[in-house]
Amino acid sequence: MYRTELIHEALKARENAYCPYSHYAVGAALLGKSGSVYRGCNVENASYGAANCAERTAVYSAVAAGEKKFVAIAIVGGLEGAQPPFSQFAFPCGVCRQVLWELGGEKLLVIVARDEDNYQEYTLGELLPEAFGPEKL
Ligand SMILES: O=c1ccn([C@H]2C[C@H](O)[C@@H](CO)O2)c(=O)[nH]1
Ligand SMILES: [Zn+2]
Repeated sequence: MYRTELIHEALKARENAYCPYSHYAVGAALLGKSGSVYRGCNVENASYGAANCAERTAVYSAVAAGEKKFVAIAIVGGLEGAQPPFSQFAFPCGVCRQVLWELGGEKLLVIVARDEDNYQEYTLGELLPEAFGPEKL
């Protein structure tokens, strides 16, 4: 079941989160059409607004590697030091939903997980209705 494997990758990615300001660690694993998986974690900054979310880190890593079509993303989040199962499902923020839309579109599968066995799934179309995307330009 690729969902479980993708959540596992997101949990590994979360271990690298750099979050000394919020102490909230997020991990993401993005499955590309090629079959490759790209990990991302949140990367904060002393200039707080320069922080990057885990989901966007994964997207930018994928694009940098040449991947231009996304199939699914798994996301996990919890306080730094906490272990799964986390207390909440980590839904992507609005900016990340928009960025995922660009190369994922409405069919992108978004898996939010508390651990490998406890997850919910949505399409990006459900999480970002009436999105503004490349086809509008
Ligand atoms: O979907 C989300 C929401 C928040 N964060 C990060 C940004 C920041 O580093 C910390 C607290 O907002 O969590 C993510 O990585 N993904
Ligand atoms: Zn975000």
